Amino acid sequence: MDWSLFMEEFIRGLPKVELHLHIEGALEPELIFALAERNGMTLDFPDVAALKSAYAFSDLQSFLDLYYSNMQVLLTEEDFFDLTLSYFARVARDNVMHCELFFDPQAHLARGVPIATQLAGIERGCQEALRRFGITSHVILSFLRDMSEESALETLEVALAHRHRFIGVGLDSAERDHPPEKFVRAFARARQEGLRLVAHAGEEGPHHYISAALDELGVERIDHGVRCVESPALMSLLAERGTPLTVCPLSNLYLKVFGQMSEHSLPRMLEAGIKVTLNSDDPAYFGGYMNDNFLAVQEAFGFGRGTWIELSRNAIEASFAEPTRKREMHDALSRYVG
Ligand SMILES: Nc1ncnc2[nH]cnc12
Ligand SMILES: [Zn+2]
Repeated sequence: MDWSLFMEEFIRGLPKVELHLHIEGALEPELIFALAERNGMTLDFPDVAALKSAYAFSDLQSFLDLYYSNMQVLLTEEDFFDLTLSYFARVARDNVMHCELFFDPQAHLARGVPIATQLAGIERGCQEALRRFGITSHVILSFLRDMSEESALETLEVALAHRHRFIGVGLDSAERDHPPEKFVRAFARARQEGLRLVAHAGEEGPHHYISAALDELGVERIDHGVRCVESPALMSLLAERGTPLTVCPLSNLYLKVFGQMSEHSLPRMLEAGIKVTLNSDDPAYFGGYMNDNFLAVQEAFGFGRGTWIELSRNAIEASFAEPTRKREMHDALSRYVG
């Protein structure tokens, strides 16, 4: 068989772990219309095709505007359940074994949807995914960095009534001019509660936001982090500490962080020995799910089996999965690669 076809089959079948997925970013246009109809809402777009034609982004903010607008159809526990299960049903086909998904509680609280409703629907979707597909998961509560730290702290206090339903906190939304330092108290409070800590940094924002997320917030993983290549000292530090980066290649392309996939910093980060993982971010908006991301990378860089095995191991190790689940995933990977 042709080498590139062989590699494509190999990559499609790899057991996968997704560590950077906004569940609201898995809201497909068809589901937006179905939920709007169920909830008696009228959308700004006449049909799916018209909505899809608006999916052309110039930067992070232009995407976020549509993303927050579309998620207004999420009102009931059932809506969050349907969204969550639709994501898992889709990635079961990509051989995803484990996922750690973000949700943006402040965006839903703003239109009166209680955190209890959001979490109940997401949790039920996760449980059903385990039952139907054997996919394990954890939920990460993400603070919106373009809102105040007071709002993040209030949201966390409300969410702590459901402490057992999420494993950690993250930081997302518009990065420019919203440095990690703004959230020192919110992350300290989360740490006090034994929550795991991650943050988006160095996506659109400067590389020193990555250092600040590590030093000021004490995060364990950096989401994106692709601009670390602008600082050789930071790259060495990330490699030395073994800090995982959850990189989202198609997202970076769609939000114009890189002009073309061939310009992506992924090979430079791997070369530097950084623990990179590959993920989809907002798959309904950025041209696809896990396998689409993996194959777009392969088309640009033509990696060999060794690099794919390294990326897969990194994701298992960087996950917050229980040790026994990590062992199962390592075993599945070992059986697959032979
Ligand atoms: N790529 C991204 N960056 C920051 N915030 C987000 N929220 C959803 N997707 C995001
Ligand atoms: Zn993200």
